[in-house]
Amino acid sequence: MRCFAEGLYNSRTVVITGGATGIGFAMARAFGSYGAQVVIVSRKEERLAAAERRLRGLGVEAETMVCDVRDEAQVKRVVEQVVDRFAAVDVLVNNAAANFWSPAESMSARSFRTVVEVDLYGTFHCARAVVPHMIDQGGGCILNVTTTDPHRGFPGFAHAAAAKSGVLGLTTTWAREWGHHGIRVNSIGPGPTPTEAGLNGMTVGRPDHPPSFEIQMRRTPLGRLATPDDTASAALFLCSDAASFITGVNLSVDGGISLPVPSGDLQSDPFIASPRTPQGDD
Ligand SMILES: CCCCCCCCC/C=C/C(=O)SCCNC(=O)CCNC(=O)[C@H](O)C(C)(C)COP(=O)(O)OP(=O)(O)OC[C@H]1O[C@@H](n2cnc3c(N)ncnc32)[C@H](O)[C@@H]1OP(=O)(O)O
Ligand SMILES: NC(=O)C1=CN([C@@H]2O[C@H](COP(=O)(O)OP(=O)(O)OC[C@H]3O[C@@H](n4cnc5c(N)ncnc54)[C@H](OP(=O)(O)O)[C@@H]3O)[C@@H](O)[C@H]2O)C=CC1
Repeated sequence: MRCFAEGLYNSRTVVITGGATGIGFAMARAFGSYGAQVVIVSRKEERLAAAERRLRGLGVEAETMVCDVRDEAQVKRVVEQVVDRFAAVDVLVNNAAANFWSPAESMSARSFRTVVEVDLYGTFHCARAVVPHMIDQGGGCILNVTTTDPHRGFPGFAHAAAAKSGVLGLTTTWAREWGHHGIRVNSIGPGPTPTEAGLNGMTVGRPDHPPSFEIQMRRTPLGRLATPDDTASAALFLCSDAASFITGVNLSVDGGISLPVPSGDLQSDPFIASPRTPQGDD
């Protein structure tokens, strides 16, 4: 589906963390297909190389850089390289994340820290490194990837819920702090999306009522799951000039799954009931 003007992102440099797989890859392909110079960064060189090949095969101008977003010094180096090479960073998409199911009462501090460091600190490091350049160039756009309605509570995902809620706090605060520099900061909240990582996050290790994407689909008013392209299309809009007066929002791309549910349905919702007891004890 080509909903936007051809060349919408011509001459724009778009940096996407975690852009070699899943939703990040769909965003890289989408921005690139509308003319952006795309730079994808993540830890695993082999994933980056495969993604670069695929993107170039589609005619996208893609570059890759190895970087662990938890490491502030690495992030700074990568941003300097991007600015040296392309003169500007017009759009930063903070998409890299870690997640796995883990009941709160047995979650180790290290597990909690791992997810918070990737999702929350990673977002902080990348924005912190990019923003001085955006200020110098007179503006830019930051898009943080959160999740649909992170304040709602996600049993089994306390680390990700804390991290993504923190990212929402960064989004609104940065929107206020950097607006007068012409920098817009928004976030986007995908609904359950059957990427490989999404499937693992939903299912691996859960002994009780395996929460399937099918359940999520049934609970979604629009009757299907999110696709990576759904989120990519919303990202194209939010980072474009069509959204030039939009800052500080979290746009859910979830087919309505985060809408309040009637109280009678609460016990059968695996994201509301406890993951250990299907009937829920809360
Ligand atoms: C609001 C949002 C709601 C979300 C609710 C919906 C969820 C489903 C939708 C999915 C949303 C997504 O975010 S999908 C995006 C997810 N993508 C990814 O996770 C891909 C990247 N993943 C990774 O890099 C790895 O899996 C990850 C572990 C996270 C990072 O690896 P590291 O090498 O840095 O860390 P490790 O040293 O291996 O592990 C650190 C600690 O974490 C524990 N740990 C690691 N994997 C574990 C696992 N599968 N199950 C239990 N525990 C695990 C280890 O035991 C360690 O604790 P100790 O034993 O105490 O030392
Ligand atoms: N799928 C879903 O159902 C949902 C997803 N989301 C969010 O959407 C985004 C994309 O998720 P999805 O595409 O499903 O998952 P993926 O696992 O495919 O994407 C995560 C990416 O992050 C990269 N990454 C992980 N850790 C680091 C790190 N320390 N430094 C740099 N890069 C890192 C990974 O690459 P590498 O291993 O090479 O580092 C990977 O490419 C995430 O922010 C996720 O939280 C939100 C709600 C639902």
